[in-house]
Amino acid sequence: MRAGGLVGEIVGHAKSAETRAVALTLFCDRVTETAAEAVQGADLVVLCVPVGAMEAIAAEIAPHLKPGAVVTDVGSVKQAVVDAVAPHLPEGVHFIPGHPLAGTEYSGPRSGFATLFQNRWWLLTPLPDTDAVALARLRSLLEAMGANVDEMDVARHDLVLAVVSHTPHLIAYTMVGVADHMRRVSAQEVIKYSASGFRDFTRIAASDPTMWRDVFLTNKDAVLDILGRFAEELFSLQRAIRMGDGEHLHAYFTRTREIRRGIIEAGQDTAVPDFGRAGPPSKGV
Ligand SMILES: NC(=O)c1ccc[n+]([C@@H]2O[C@H](COP(=O)([O-])OP(=O)(O)OC[C@H]3O[C@@H](n4cnc5c(N)ncnc54)[C@H](O)[C@@H]3O)[C@@H](O)[C@H]2O)c1
Ligand SMILES: O=C(O)C(=O)C[C@]1(C(=O)O)C=C[C@@H](O)C=C1
Repeated sequence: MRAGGLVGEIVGHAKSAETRAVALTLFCDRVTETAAEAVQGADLVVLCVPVGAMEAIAAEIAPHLKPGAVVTDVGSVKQAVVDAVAPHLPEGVHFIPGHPLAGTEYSGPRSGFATLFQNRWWLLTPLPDTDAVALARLRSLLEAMGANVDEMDVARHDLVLAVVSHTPHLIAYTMVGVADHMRRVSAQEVIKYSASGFRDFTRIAASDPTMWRDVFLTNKDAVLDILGRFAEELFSLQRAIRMGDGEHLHAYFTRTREIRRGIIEAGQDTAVPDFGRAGPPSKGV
């Protein structure tokens, strides 16, 4: 917002004085010691705390919100945030839950950068009574930041994110945990020979423990549903390996490769390598 000159004054609040000091040097015009002070007179309030901290913040800011203000959030789970925040907000304040599908394994004020949201999805999960004008204003601000905005039902969001983000994170955490427990493979070897697949897992598994604890505690049903399905698929592959069923494995991997190719063709992966004019290697590379 700062880089694009999209808003007037940016007022920030964070729990720690150190974070506030850094935010002031990087992107805030002003910081305040309490969240209540930060929201006074604000047209737009963006809640950027772990999902489990949303309720306390909502309760604190509620009496200080300006009538007509828009309150949104960036939490990775939406039903839990709606349940935590909506009951506290006064009549005349517009609550529009949101979730940018952009981020890294790093956290803290130094981890943000101006291009973070460019060409990334930003999902909004408006409620049945969400004001259309407030929604349109928020949408155009996010689009001006370079995001692609889509609207989605709250429950659908939580199920979709359990598939495309939450369960994959749990699997990465688990795989790194497995390597850690493998006494036969020394820690040194794991670090030294980390092939790129495992290296990507370790990056994901370095994500913030508080944030991810809250994601799993609050999107419990959807994650357990997807984990159940994951276990069934895993057992089918385990059985194919045990039985030497190469046909099953080949057919399975052919299907998953088509899914990846579909993602690339739809332009949904910005990290695709540029193979140059020769095009991608055709086979087996
Ligand atoms: N990191 C990502 O990849 C990513 C992407 C999309 C959405 N999100 C969501 O964004 C939110 C913030 O994540 P982040 O990565 O920006 O984390 P962050 O650690 O950079 O920022 C979180 C902030 O919340 C504050 N905080 C923590 N506990 C608090 C409490 N109990 N009361 C008041 N303040 C508290 C911290 O001081 C910190 O300033 C989370 O809800 C997360 O699910 C994160
Ligand atoms: O690349 C990463 O570090 C991320 O995992 C970011 C990621 C994701 O799953 O895509 C993580 C959680 C968020 O809610 C949104 C984005």
